[in-house]
Amino acid sequence: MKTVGIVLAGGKSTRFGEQKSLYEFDGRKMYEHVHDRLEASGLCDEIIVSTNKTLEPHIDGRTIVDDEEYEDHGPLGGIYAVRKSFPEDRLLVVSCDTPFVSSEWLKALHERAAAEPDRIIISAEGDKLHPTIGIYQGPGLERDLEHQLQSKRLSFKAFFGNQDVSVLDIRETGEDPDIFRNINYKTDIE
Ligand SMILES: Nc1nc2c(ncn2[C@@H]2O[C@H](COP(=O)(O)OP(=O)(O)OP(=O)(O)O)[C@@H](O)[C@H]2O)c(=O)[nH]1
Repeated sequence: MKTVGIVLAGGKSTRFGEQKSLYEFDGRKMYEHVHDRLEASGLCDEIIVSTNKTLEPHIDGRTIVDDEEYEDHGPLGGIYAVRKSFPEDRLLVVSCDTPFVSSEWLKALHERAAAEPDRIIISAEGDKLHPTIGIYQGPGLERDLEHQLQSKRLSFKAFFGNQDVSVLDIRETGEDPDIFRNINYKTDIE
């Protein structure tokens, strides 16, 4: 089974005020930072940037999947778009707005996913879930995502209601929770 890295880089960036996936800091665009992290982990056979028609022309030199079938359906729509091309594989998902995630953490998720191949594995810090740093896998995933998107209940919470999900809590490891830092507003960059 292959592991396919996914950089989630679509959406509206309403809170950020401009397309955050294209926002540059420390010399790299946000989606590039996450792409680099996935590459550095050494876990991915392929890495795909999941984005939309508007952003696609601004993403350089990467394999891109466009979420046109369920555009603006949020991160679940972005994962579904890639699942259609990789129906059998393990999808290692990281959103472009969590650019500090570490290789060690990605490896820990991957290890858990290998031990529990029919379950979705997501990150957490105590009660706070980070579903856009996780592994999506299992035989029913494509079908279940499509049902969820059709139902228009687009939150991860609603989706997880019908799924077998395992949570990897950073508090039970030696990792620093700062690796989950999430950029939603311009002030988060500071
Ligand atoms: N491919 C794809 N990615 C998405 C979509 N919506 C959100 N994302 C990505 O999923 C991650 C989490 O997105 P959010 O911060 O919840 O949503 P957002 O639209 O980016 O921002 P807000 O409008 O401020 O909520 C980010 O990395 C987004 O780039 C979508 O419809 N398609």
